[in-house]
Amino acid sequence: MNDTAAKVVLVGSPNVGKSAIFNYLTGSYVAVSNYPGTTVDISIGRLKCGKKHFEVIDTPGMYSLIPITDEEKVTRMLLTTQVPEVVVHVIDAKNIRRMLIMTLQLIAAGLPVILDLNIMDEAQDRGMLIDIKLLGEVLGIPVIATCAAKKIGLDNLKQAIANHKRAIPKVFTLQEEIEQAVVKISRRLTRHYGLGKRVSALLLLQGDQMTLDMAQTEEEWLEIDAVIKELSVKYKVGLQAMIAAELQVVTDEIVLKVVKYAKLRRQPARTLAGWLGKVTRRPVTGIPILCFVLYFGLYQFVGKFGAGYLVDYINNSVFVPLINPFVERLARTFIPWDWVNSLLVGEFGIFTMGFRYATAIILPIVGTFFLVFAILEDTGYLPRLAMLVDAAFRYFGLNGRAIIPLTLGLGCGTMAVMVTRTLESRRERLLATFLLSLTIPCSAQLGVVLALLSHNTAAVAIWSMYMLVVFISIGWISAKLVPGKRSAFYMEIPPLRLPLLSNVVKKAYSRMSWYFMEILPVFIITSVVLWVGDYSGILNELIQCFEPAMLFIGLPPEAAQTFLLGFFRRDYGAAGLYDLTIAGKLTDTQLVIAAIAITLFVPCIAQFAVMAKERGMVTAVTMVILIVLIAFGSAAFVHRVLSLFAF
Ligand SMILES: Nc1nc2c(ncn2[C@@H]2O[C@H](COP(=O)(O)OP(=O)(O)OP(=O)(O)O)[C@@H](O)[C@H]2O)c(=O)[nH]1
Ligand SMILES: [Mg+2]
Repeated sequence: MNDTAAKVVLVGSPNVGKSAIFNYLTGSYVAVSNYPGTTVDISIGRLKCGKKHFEVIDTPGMYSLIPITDEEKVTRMLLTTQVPEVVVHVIDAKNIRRMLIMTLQLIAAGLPVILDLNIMDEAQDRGMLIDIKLLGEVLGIPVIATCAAKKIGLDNLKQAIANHKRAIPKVFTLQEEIEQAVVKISRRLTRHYGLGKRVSALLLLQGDQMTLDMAQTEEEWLEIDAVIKELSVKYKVGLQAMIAAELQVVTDEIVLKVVKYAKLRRQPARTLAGWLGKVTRRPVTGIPILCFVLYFGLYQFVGKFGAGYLVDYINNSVFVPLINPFVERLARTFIPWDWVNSLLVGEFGIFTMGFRYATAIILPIVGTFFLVFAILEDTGYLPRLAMLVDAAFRYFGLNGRAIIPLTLGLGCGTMAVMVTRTLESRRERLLATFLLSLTIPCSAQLGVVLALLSHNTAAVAIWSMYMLVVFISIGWISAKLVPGKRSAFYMEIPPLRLPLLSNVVKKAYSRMSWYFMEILPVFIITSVVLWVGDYSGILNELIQCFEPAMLFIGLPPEAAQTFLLGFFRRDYGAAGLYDLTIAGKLTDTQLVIAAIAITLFVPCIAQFAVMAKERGMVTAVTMVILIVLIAFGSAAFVHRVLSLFAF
């Protein structure tokens, strides 16, 4: 990326359409979903306006300049360390009263702000009439109205970015006493805070940790601290709440000037969405709806259609009888060396095993999952699910927000561990990462397990009940063992929306190709490693070492290979399990045991790497050791119990 290109940073609260706008401006695709916290890291793209080149940066949403979660810190750091040419503050127009506060903060910070009133369609549906021109004059910055979902107004935004010129920022003053304290503090600030001195002083008064850390190294810190303390004793509600209320007063005055309301007739579509929105989050109706979604979305579509029908067709009717023999013939005709042949098309061949596992077994399952998940994300169901489970999640030391990484884990654990950044405390991120790595099967595992067990309803019931019990008990025990309290549940509930087909397809496709590009090299390397192991005899010895463990949990010795593979990638292990069953090597009881063990078994290498990066190596390794013990312990336990009942 060109470092000298002018930077355009898109900032704003979560779920206001920043990523949708980023995609339009740059022509690339980053995920757009109807829940707060979709973007957890920055994305960079290019924009060309006439002769000007820009580097556009999409950021994780943040509610205010004071970050709470890790992903909010990412945006704050970006604003203070980069020197943006333009900062586009994207807000949800219907929530202008709440969101304009941050616009004032950004202006006061001396940043070159353009205000984008997005989601104008919903504001208009509610009868809001916003005087854009007047708002621009009051704020002293360019204001643009857009509807990113329908691509309306985005070219105006492009023009505004291209023509933007820095102006002297307007100052919106607060109450006398606060202003005096701000002056006293900012006079004593000598370090480079990245934001203007006035805003830094205000942030200090509000207890912002990032500014505090720096201010404590100031020579006159004691004097600064005295000013803060002197002011805070005056306000019983606390300085932070006081300043927030003050900022709200200023914003309210502006909103009163620029927003008028038209009289509305009630719209039937809105009433239906409102009703559905309510019934999904009440336990009496919400739990049956959740069961309905899980049954049709996961069991029928991913399990039966994706992992059953599609895999069966692509693997057993296309790859095994047609493509594999063709490639084998090709290899044998043109490549005279036996060892190369076996490396490419042998039992562990790069093509016959690695490529086939990735394309014929894993991709259809992961693809169907991503499709269902994209639809769910775009409707706005997930935040409602978060509300529904919030009360139950308190027993696991989590709040309802954790449902988003946990359900995403049903797609890919690696992605999900990154999304735990949206959780507030270190403790919650730790607990969610552990539950994710232990109990949540990724879509590849889930699909294979459902497809293999689906002919026997009792087997599906035993497996799912067991997983639920492990989730609940391990969740409960870990919450007891890890000290700390759960944070309060706060999540904005967006309106239910009809998913846009183009976004659903693009998102599912982009995740599928990301996934495929990630797994293919690992699958190929795994095939090579296995081939070397097989050729040198090491694999056999390793498998032999693993065999007693297999017998201990009641599985045939051949299963050792599947578990070894699962170590490289969960999905590789799952695909191995599929192959074993097709070959008729497992009885129903053994299938249940294998399904339990492989679901609980260690996270794949990619997920482990993200765990180590996000939570630290020591934590990641400790988790893996615990997971291996629990997985084998569980499998052995189920083996003993099932043999008692002669299942
Ligand atoms: N009705 C309507 N929906 C919109 C508009 N712009 C975006 N959306 C929808 O709003 C939701 C959020 O969009 P995103 O682009 O993911 O929002 P974001 O600001 O990047 O959100 P985070 O990544 O969570 O911070 C998606 O469901 C979009 O389809 C709009 O102008 N009108
Ligand atoms: Mg986003």
